[in-house]
Amino acid sequence: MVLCPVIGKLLHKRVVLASASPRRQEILSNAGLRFEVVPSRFKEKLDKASFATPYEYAMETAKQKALEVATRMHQKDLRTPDVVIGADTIVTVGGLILEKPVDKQDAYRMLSRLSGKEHSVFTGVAIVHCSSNDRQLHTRVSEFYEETTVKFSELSEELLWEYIHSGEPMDKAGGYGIQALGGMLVESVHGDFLNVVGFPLNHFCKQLVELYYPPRPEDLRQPVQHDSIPAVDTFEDLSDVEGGGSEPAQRETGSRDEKAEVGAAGQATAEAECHRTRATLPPFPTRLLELLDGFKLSKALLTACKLKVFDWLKREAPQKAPDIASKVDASACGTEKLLDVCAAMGLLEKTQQGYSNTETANLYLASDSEYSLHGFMLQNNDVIWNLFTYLEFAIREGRNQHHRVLGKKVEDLFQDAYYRSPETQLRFMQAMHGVAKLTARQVATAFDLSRFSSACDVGGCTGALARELAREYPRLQVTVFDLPDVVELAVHFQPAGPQAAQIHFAAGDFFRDPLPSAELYVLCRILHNWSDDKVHKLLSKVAESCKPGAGLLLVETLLDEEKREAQGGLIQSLNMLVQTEGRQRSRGEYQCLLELHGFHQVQVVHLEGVLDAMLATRVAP
Ligand SMILES: Cc1cn([C@@H]2O[C@H](COP(=O)(O)OP(=O)(O)OP(=O)(O)O)[C@@H](O)[C@H]2O)c(=O)[nH]c1=O
Repeated sequence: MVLCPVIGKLLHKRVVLASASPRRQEILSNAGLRFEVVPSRFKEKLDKASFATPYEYAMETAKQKALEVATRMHQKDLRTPDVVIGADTIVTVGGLILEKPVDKQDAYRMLSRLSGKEHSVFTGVAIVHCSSNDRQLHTRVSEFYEETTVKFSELSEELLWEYIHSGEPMDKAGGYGIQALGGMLVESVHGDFLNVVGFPLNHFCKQLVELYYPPRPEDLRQPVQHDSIPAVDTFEDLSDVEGGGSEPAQRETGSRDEKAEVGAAGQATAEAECHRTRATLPPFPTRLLELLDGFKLSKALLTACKLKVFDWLKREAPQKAPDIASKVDASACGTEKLLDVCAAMGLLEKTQQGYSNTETANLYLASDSEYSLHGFMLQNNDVIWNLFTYLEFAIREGRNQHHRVLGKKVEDLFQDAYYRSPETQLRFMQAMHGVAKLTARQVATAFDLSRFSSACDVGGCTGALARELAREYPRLQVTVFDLPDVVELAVHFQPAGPQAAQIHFAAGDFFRDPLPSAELYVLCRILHNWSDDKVHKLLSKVAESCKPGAGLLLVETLLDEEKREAQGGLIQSLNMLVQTEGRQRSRGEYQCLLELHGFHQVQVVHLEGVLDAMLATRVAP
């Protein structure tokens, strides 16, 4: 539902939010705006000293974020958006500008500065209208800012560190999130709350009114007192029955004072116009159609990986479609279409000279890159994709679908499905290796594990996490415990290095064989594969192997208790259904499981991306 009619002005336009902030996305989609999200690559490094005021800095940063996205999209043929929205939130205290903390110490410095004091939160917003003429991009920028003052209570050291360890401060200006745990630190707020969260929605609507309903001379003469966005209206088609055009006013925005006057008059015009417009059109289902197309985009990405397009382009670029087609042994017309979609998805750059990899493709999609996800892509293409084609059966039957894909009974998930041949096993291990490498550093550093001198990574596969643990804790000896076939192949994944002496592999089945002894057990993305019975079996084995004081590091994607919000976890839950015997669980469910098996003092840290890490201590039985 669209309460603010001026939002309707944007419904039929291609609107892009140039922001990775999930809060901004939520605020704007809750307001009924339909938009694509293209995070800006503009580095927030403007010289703060060169701005007379903090809000000028925030507005300029917002503008640069939006312009970077507009330019990038325009360069990618036919992708010029109509409107790009950029925003930047900063916190100011005692003349200092605070942005997102770079690490926990930085968060500590910021929050201790804010403790017991009042500070300002400024969000600068830029609305960039784009058009293209003779392949030239033309932009018109309208910008504004909003200020809110926030007062913090006195924060004790203990509360401060507990808050920092929750992980919440790290992606937030000033190191806090008023909308979540950080709300507990706040004594009072003066001004727009959503401005603190990251987007001043009210001011944004007023700005749109100024842009889309330029005042007529007679309106300017009427005294208009109230200071609100236009009256409530639902799904009104704001097509311009009586002139005015659907394009925004063709004037640059003036000073703040000028804008305020014109804005009030503009609102009156808007209300008048709302009463004049009568035709109704439901909002265009952009998001729905994007969801529908999602599987086609995934398949295009997976096919390009399978054909090793990104490997060829990493070796030599730019290259034209027919050259790549001959290298990947495919038709020129098909290859060109695939490459164009990859460019539209932001995986390739397309210029007159041909196609080249983007940084993302070089980093993650080429098979020889250090953090390559190529193996994971192949596992998705060759295995998971097929399983998902039977999603309907999985839902009806409540079980995985390997038997349908393989045409035979699958008793043992790993031996009969993933490890049924050396090729399928290697592909699975490569996939797990890529994913584990990507997240291993975060897992290894989520908690201070320095009190342990030995660890056992149960189901640790290629040893990617073991390696990071060894790097982080030089006196830690890590045993990777996995099936004999896995241990045999794992040696191929071991780079030489000083950590090699700290890592050992032990072969066995964690459901049947004794676990190697250790002070810390690690179960990283293991439990979600298994039914409740098997989870109990494994946890009781781990508990039996532990002395009091031993630790258990559990890493999973946690669902929220209501199973409503954690989209990554919910998709993973579906994934577990079609692929495994297990499911995702919530923090509460894991806490109960851990306590049932004698593990207490459970600490939880949310890691970047979708994973959560839990550390619990074994108490005396
Ligand atoms: C004070 C406060 C800030 N934030 C978030 O802090 C980020 C600011 O950083 P930014 O540079 O403006 O944005 P970003 O997250 O880097 O995204 P981008 O727009 O891509 O630069 C935004 O996320 C905001 O929500 C909250 O979620 N709650 C709060 O109480």
